[in-house]
Amino acid sequence: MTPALRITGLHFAYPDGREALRGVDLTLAPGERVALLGPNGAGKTTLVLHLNGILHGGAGQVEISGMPVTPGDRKAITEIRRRVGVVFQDPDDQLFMPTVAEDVAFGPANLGVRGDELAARVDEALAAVGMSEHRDHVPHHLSFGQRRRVAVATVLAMRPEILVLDEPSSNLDPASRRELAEIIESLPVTVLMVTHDLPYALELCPRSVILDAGRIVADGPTATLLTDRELMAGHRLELPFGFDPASVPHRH
Ligand SMILES: Nc1ncnc2c1ncn2[C@@H]1O[C@H](COP(=O)(O)OP(=O)(O)OP(=O)(O)O)[C@@H](O)[C@H]1O
Repeated sequence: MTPALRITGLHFAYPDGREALRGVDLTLAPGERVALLGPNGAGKTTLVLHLNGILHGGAGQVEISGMPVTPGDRKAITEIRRRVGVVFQDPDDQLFMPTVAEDVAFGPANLGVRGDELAARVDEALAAVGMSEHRDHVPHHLSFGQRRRVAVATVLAMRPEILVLDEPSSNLDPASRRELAEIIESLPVTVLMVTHDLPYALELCPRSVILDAGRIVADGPTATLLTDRELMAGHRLELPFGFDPASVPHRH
């Protein structure tokens, strides 16, 4: 089966010479949910920005469902950006229209989707995140948790093949955090979740990858990695005080 994501030999240095990625290989099967873990400065954001061609120019290759990310080719990049939906940490970076429904329609409308098809996509995406009754509301009047859900819907309306979630649980209260977990769990897409919230990774992602200093240093079952004390300490990863990995309900 063609992998949803295949990264081979990815290297990248910023213009100031800082090497942020130093040979990353990563393959995700369709439908997998994988957490991308690692300390501050590990290269997680740099990696994510390569998935839809925002960053490029180093060595190596990224393929989304068999299609290479070729930054010079505008048509290819448009298709790649449809296939890879990135939900950034701050929902306010993604919401800028007068109503929730218009924000959700924006992406597919930009791709030329119109009429009933567009309306169906908006309905479907809002239903998927439990925000249908807020469709005519002003995004900036919603709570933070609701805005994050709408940000997820704006990406789902593009019918992506991979959903990339950057710190999805940050700034959410416990109920909103749990509700978002239920939503993520219900989505029939490949998910790559960047997070410092290790219990969330354990709850949602059967597999985790640890990135440190631009290299993947571990890749395996989340429960196995999080209970390997030496591995965790060696890469500045810490479970919350008193947290027992065995106590987490696994949504997989
Ligand atoms: N625009 C930039 N110019 C130069 N160096 C950068 C730039 N952005 C990031 N870096 C450097 O690249 C390395 C990787 O940063 P990156 O933001 O990808 O890490 P991260 O794992 O996402 O960290 P965090 O958990 O703090 O979000 C770091 O050393 C960082 O200082």
